[in-house]
Amino acid sequence: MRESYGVRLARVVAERGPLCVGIDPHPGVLRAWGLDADVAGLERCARGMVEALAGTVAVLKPQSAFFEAYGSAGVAVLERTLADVAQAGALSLLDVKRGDIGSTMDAYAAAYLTDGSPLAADAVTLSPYLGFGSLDGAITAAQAHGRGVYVLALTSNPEGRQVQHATASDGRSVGQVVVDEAARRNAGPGPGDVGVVVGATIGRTGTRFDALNGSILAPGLGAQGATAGDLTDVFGAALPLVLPTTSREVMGAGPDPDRLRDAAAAVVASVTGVLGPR
Ligand SMILES: O=c1ccn([C@@H]2O[C@H](COP(=O)(O)O)[C@@H](O)[C@H]2O)c(=O)[nH]1
Repeated sequence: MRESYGVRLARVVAERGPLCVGIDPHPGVLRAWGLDADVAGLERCARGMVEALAGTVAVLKPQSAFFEAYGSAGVAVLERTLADVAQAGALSLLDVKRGDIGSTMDAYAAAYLTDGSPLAADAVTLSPYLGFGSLDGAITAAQAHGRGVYVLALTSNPEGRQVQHATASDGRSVGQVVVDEAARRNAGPGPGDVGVVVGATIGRTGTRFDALNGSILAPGLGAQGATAGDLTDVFGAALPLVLPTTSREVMGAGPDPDRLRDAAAAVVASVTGVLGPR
């Protein structure tokens, strides 16, 4: 039986450093790589990212939208990209931000979190805005298969504040409620499998992560303006839980594999200086 996601993540981060690199094959990135913005270009770019980085970077995060944009042929490229990541020793985190009523979530869980499914990843991003409890079936499925989930708590985009920084009926922020619900599912020994997404861009919010016992995926470095130095303000004592993620900052160095690896290594060096060794 596969070890838990929390344990597998801790190991690969200890070996390779705390970084997730996003695979976001924007049409502009494809053109910058000298590729056409079509399915063939998508495949060269996405699988080129895996070939260059999956031997050295802890986690690779394909953004589903950029594959879905090409219809079933694009989804087939996503399937092959996920298979490449699995073969190469990195963990895959599929950024697909799903959230629905429980019975439909079960179908999403079958697609993304179940052994044998062509779209299965080591972890996926989920949205809690149909109620955190609507995700419980997916969390159970993930844990049964040694996989994990990242639940959107305080996202990196400025529009997120309207909902996520609002005050819930008990006085906590909505984002804090999400973090606390994740913490409840992670209670117990060992690192939990329920992570949260908290943008590196959001500044000091007073959110408490002390009970979380799970991974914090932190997007926003690079193209969205956050720097490694911002991580201290946002996460304070929770820095050891943080897994920074960046896409365009690294992809902009492609397509040369050495330059991609150098770009990823530079981000690892800058965030390790703040987060400390794992
Ligand atoms: O709060 C969030 C959640 C997810 N994302 C995703 O991460 C990447 C960011 O790409 P960059 O090029 O590093 O800006 C993208 O896929 C987003 O959908 C996020 O940015 N913020």
